[in-house]
Amino acid sequence: MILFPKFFKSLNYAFQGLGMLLKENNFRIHLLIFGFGLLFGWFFDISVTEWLFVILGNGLAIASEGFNSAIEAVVDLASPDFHPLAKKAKDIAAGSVWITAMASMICHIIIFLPKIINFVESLL
Ligand SMILES: Nc1ncnc2c1ncn2[C@@H]1O[C@H](COP(=O)(O)OP(=O)(O)OP(=O)(O)O)[C@@H](O)[C@H]1O
Repeated sequence: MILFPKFFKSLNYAFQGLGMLLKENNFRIHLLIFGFGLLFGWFFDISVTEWLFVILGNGLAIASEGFNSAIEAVVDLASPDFHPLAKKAKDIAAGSVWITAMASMICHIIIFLPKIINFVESLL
């Protein structure tokens, strides 16, 4: 049986989580980068495939930042004092965010760099 009230309750909690993430500095930076991706995509009139990479690349980086924040909260709860495993969990989570951010950045470079070069050359 599908319970729609339960689904909407979960959705409400998810939006509460998004509200918490919006207060975080790193999350805001990812959103800003996404904003630039959308702006550049519109300006250079990129193809559907290129839009998919811009949206998926940023979505992956933004979502991994969220997972990172969730892991940090759980680690702080479980281990408020210094512990090598707490350090390991936080550092690996942060490192994983960097992997997604770098992958997204490479996608953006592949898509936008040739277009930026063409645009600059057209101005000269
Ligand atoms: N309980 C702990 N035990 C061991 N090392 C920790 C612990 N808490 C934090 N650290 C170390 O300090 C680093 C920074 O932790 P912190 O919780 O300040 O996260 P942050 O990356 O600054 O994120 P934010 O500013 O969003 O909280 C971690 O990556 C980890 O190396």
